[in-house]
Amino acid sequence: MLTLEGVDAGYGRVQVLRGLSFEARAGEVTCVMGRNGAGKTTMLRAIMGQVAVTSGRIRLDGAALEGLAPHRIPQLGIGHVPQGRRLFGPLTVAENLEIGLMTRGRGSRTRERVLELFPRLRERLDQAASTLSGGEQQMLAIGRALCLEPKLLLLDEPTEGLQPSMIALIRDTVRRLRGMGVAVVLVEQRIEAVLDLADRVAFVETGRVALTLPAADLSPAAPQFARYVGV
Ligand SMILES: Nc1ncnc2c1ncn2[C@@H]1O[C@H](COP(=O)(O)OP(=O)(O)OP(=O)(O)O)[C@@H](O)[C@H]1O
Repeated sequence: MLTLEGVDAGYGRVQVLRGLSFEARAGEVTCVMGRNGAGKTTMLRAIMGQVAVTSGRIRLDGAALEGLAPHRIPQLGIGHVPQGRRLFGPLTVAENLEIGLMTRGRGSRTRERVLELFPRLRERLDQAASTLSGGEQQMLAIGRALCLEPKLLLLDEPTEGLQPSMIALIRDTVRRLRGMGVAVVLVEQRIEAVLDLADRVAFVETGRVALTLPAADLSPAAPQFARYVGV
């Protein structure tokens, strides 16, 4: 599905990713963990073509992503829910979803499925995105990504700062997408969430994946959490 091999990437002269290799598989949740500044967000941004990849290969079902214009990448069926959500604040809920639908040429059936998943959005279709609560904004950011009918979904700490009911809803959504065969990449720092959701866990350290393990091999007290996450 998705593979990164020996990827170097960064911001101008600041190299962040250093020979990073990573794999995400269809129908699996791969959690990405690591200390602050390890390069987790930058890895997602490299996949999305938002940072300069200076070396290495990024492949989606064998097709090269590195070097593509950033607007081409969502069109291939890659949804990205960045930290901070990046919604179009002055636009309504309906308009934000429309942008997702147009990007990949999807129509009302897809929209309907997204609104079934998040009924709260249906009640607020005409409301400006900037006036939604934090949890509703996160639903909209995920809903917009799902309007692409993605085969790969990248989620950057999607439950940060949200209340328990919203966290449960987002986790249910992740499980449902996995069940539909979507490859989910989830940057997540909470061990309990990772053990609950992950099929595999990739630990990022100073710009590379230092270790990938099946989640079944980890327990809350596993030494890898202390070593790579510092908890
Ligand atoms: N726009 C930028 N310009 C220069 N350096 C940046 C930029 N964005 C991030 N960095 C640097 O890249 C490094 C990796 O940042 P990144 O956001 O990928 O880390 P992270 O693992 O996601 O951390 P966190 O857990 O804190 O979100 C950091 O040292 C950061 O300061």
